Amino acid sequence: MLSRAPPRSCSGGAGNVRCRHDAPSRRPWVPAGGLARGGQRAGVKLVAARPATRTVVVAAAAGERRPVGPERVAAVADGTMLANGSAVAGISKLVTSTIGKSTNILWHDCPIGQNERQKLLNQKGCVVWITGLSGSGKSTLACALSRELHSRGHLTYVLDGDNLRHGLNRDLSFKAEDRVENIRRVGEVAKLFADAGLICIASLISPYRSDRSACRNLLPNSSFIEVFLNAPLEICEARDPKGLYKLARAGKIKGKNEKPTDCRCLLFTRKAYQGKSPVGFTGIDDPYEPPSDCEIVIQCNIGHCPSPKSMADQVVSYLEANGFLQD
Ligand SMILES: Nc1ncnc2c1ncn2[C@@H]1O[C@H](COP(=O)(O)OS(=O)(=O)O)[C@@H](OP(=O)(O)O)[C@H]1O
Ligand SMILES: Nc1ncnc2c1ncn2[C@@H]1O[C@H](COP(=O)(O)OP(=O)(O)O)[C@@H](O)[C@H]1O
Repeated sequence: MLSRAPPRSCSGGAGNVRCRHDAPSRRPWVPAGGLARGGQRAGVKLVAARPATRTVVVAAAAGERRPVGPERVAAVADGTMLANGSAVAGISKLVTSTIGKSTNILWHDCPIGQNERQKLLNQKGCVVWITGLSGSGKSTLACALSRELHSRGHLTYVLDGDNLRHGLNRDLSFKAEDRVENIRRVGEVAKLFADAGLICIASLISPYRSDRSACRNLLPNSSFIEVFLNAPLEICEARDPKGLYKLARAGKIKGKNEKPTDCRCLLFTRKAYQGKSPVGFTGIDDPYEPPSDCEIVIQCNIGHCPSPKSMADQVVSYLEANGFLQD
């Protein structure tokens, strides 16, 4: 199967997407057979390479919020680009890419893809990304939503920040750069689950807008559904189910990078304490940037907070209305 340029080789937001590759560009990049697959790819165009820098603009999708995905573009070694994964006659050598620290890597494709899996599951793969302060009810909503969808015959999987820090992200602390990496990894995992056809429910504080936006940009338009659990700090702090707000107010989280005061609560690895960046507690002495344009806001006020079931119903209604609960 022909190698295709994977999305991680690309950078840039809506519009042009730049990809690097190792092969010299001797010929102009040309679209072959158009980019449309079943007419769905209209608006995507290939544009010329810049051989001098070997930086190649792969594709531009008008009006899209994310980089153009690998399914749309295939590259061959002499600098000819073609679409739909089909090769130009006589050109057989494949381009390898450098992605991050990986050199000489190719994208391998399988005949059973997201469409086939979605048909099997009778749903559309997507990511429901729940963001909010600690104690706002993210995990509660994630579980209620998962239960509700499961009872309707839909396959879901919950990625919970706390839980992932027990395994995949156990090497990360709560200093800013580790939170960024935490969200990046979960975004990538969520993308895989959505590609698998599942309704992936990610529940993390995810305090920085730019990180959530980067996760959104990993997914096709509209299949990243950001849910802001807008519970004010007063409510979260009053709940304080893990006693972390109390610790934070007592100054026992910030500046305790070197020596943990309470390892049972803080889930920090010993290594993380050797980091230089300060660790604060979100909402107290670490920032939380609320979404400005998310799909769903669940409002929780003092004296009135919707029940977990009604929060879940709000999300289910959105999924239903937007066609995610059928293929
Ligand atoms: N310093 C600090 N700041 C915020 N949260 C902290 C901290 N230390 C530990 N915890 C606990 O870790 C849970 C948040 O993990 P996340 O992976 O969702 O955080 S983040 O998105 O990387 O900011 C969070 O869980 P939830 O309460 O479920 O949100 C906390 O219980
Ligand atoms: N809608 C709700 N109404 C009342 N209490 C809630 C609601 N959602 C969550 N809670 C309670 O708030 C606390 C924090 O909820 P949790 O789901 O653990 O939040 P988070 O995952 O955001 O830290 C828990 O004790 C939970 O029972």
